[in-house]
Amino acid sequence: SIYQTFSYKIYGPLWKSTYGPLVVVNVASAELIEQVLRQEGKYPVRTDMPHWRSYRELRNQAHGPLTEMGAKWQRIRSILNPRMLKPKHVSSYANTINAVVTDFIQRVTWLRESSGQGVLVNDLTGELYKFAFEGICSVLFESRMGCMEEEVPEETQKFIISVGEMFHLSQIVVLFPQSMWPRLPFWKKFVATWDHLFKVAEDLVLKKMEEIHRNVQLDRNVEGAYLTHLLLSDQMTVTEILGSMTELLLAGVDTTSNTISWSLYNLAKEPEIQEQLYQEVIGVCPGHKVPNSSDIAQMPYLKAVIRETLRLYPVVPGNARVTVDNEIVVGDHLFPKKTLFHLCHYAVSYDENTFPDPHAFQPQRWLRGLEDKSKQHPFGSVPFGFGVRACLGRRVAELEMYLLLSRLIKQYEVRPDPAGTTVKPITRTLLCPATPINLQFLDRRADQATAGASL
Ligand code: HEM
Repeated sequence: SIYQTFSYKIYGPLWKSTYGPLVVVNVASAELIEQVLRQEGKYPVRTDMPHWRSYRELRNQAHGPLTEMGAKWQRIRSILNPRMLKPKHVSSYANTINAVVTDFIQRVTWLRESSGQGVLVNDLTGELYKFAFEGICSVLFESRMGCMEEEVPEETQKFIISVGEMFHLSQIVVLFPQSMWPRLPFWKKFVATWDHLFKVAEDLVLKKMEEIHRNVQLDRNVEGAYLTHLLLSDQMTVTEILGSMTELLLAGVDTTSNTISWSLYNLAKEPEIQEQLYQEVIGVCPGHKVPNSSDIAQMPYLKAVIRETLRLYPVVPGNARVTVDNEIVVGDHLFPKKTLFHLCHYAVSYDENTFPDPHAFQPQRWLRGLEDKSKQHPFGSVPFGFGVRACLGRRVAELEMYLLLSRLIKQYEVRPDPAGTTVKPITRTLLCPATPINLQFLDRRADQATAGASL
């Protein structure tokens, strides 16, 4: 990401570079990014992901929405989209997610007591990772994984480690030509991490199938989780469902958890913004009321906080598009088919012409009715991507982030690490905190109780 900004300053908004065997055209202005994206065809492709696809071919597994291409990709999306993106379906997940949020808040209480001298939560990103995994599993499988327990189950812990290793090895594998992969010392490890990811998803799918089978035999109602719907609707084979579930799990954990970490990190540094958010939340949900989707709809500031977090820390800092079989014009240049474009979203998000005072955390940029907003280029910050290939989990991710953040801020005042550590972002495929984020969580109710007692 720093490389994006640096190169942009030297070469201007369009330059070529190489990454291993790949030639990449970097695009680093909102106007040019818009130009590339507006010319995308019916079946847009990010990259052909040969390393991820190779694994699936090796093991006879199905491709999911991340790795599939062409008409087959569109078919998968048309089956997966409705229950992931339609507001009516998404809002029905609020109760399920709220149950996980309740457990996370309890876990924060336990972490403060057990290892944080009563206030500190160490490695918040690691904790939020468990929350995001539990959250997405509860939506997809209507199963609880035990990540909010004091001891996280071994299989789950191994899944978490495998995702990290797979992303790490992916970056290395693609530096070599495909013909060399089977002979690379870390190829075996790469395959093993994927085996584990597929196995975790497979166990969950098989468990659900047995449950449905039992319920059908007992003549019980079997409506329910996302997976139940897919299994019952008969539009995909079990292997296809498994391919998609694995990719949804993979896409749905690091992204959400990193974004929540950054939003809390910034709120801790900006007490006034935090106070404004707190006032909005207690205004809409006073007392013990737990927010649902329609309450969230009345919290524009909460949404703006997440939106601004995604501008400053776009978890997907650079996205890609390959022109499949068409030439395209970008700026003054005509590019042949099969050109690989790298869209430098991170660099563009800090463009001061689009976002004045770009390094400042200013949620108000995203509030409606502000004059400033009309100046913002719609492609200045596109954290969930664009068009028919855009993020499949966007609405679910947003719901998870809104529910967790609003309820955490309602209960706790968040303050920076007393050790005063500054945390920088680093790109590990995704944009992650380079060092652990530790924050203080001050219980607002305890404060009120003490204030009451001292009167
Ligand atoms: C803060 C959270 C998230 C962010 C910022 C994010 C961002 C993105 C971005 C930028 C893309 C590429 C879009 C494009 O190429 O135009 C993407 C794709 C995708 N995301 Fe997300 N994502 C998030 C959460 C999730 C969650 C929770 C899930 C799963 C439930 C998910 C599933 C996917 C899938 C399956 C794709 C591939 C779609 C396709 O190629 O058709 N994402 N996401």
